[in-house]
Amino acid sequence: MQIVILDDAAQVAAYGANIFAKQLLKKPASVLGLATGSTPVALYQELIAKNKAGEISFSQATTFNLDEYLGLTGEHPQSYRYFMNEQLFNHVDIDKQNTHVPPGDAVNPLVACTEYEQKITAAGGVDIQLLGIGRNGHIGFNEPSSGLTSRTRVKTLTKATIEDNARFFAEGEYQPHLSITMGIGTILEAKKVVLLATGASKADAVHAMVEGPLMAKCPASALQLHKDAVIIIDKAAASKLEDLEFYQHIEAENQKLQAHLATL
Ligand SMILES: N[C@@H]1[C@@H](O)[C@H](O)[C@@H](COP(=O)(O)O)O[C@@H]1O
Repeated sequence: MQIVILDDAAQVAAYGANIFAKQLLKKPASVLGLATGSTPVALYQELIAKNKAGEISFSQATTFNLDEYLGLTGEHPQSYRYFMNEQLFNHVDIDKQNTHVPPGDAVNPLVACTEYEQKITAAGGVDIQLLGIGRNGHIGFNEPSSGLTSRTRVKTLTKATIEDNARFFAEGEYQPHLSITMGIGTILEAKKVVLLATGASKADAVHAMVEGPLMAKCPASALQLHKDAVIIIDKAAASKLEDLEFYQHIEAENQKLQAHLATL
């Protein structure tokens, strides 16, 4: 794991956006794995600005989102399809036909899960996967107890996740308790993963992910198995890490190495 600790959420978004921008420059037809939640919004704003400035293009890109609420159509304002349209797709030069979000309104969700996996494979696999993290360590909607090699499937949300996401729903509005989510095994197959976490409410989950044992109780700990996982966090989210100074030291050395390699 590469652990990048920055001052605040704005720096986290900018650092993450630069990784995605570099990927698009290197491979314009990249397959991007995308995420929802409040954390990636600032990163999407950075990408929109870069696209409007002509620095990057999404015209050849394909995207796959991690998850969707089961029971919501893409027109529902709380659906993740709607979120992605509003937060990114409507503002960049992407062909919406090339954007994929699991279908929350699938007649047969089990078939839809298999088809989603097939589409990812047919696209050549995800080049770079963006992730947030839930307070309970979930990634996508892979809640604690998720199989560490799981594939795209229907998952029941925990009470904690339902409560955390209740802020997006109006009082009395139907809030789904089920989701379709890429599995942990699906996520681990992305060639690179970039996880963002900001704020003190994520500090316990970040600690468990980075320094805890590999365990289904903290699904994000599975990223310890990934050969190219970048964890970008602000100081508040890093506040419970035991080896904080060591990670900062490694990153400083890493920056020096990158600067040297750039001169070769
Ligand atoms: N399914 C999403 C996750 O992909 C996201 O990482 C998490 C954290 O969201 P936030 O960034 O708003 O804390 O929320 C939801 O549960």
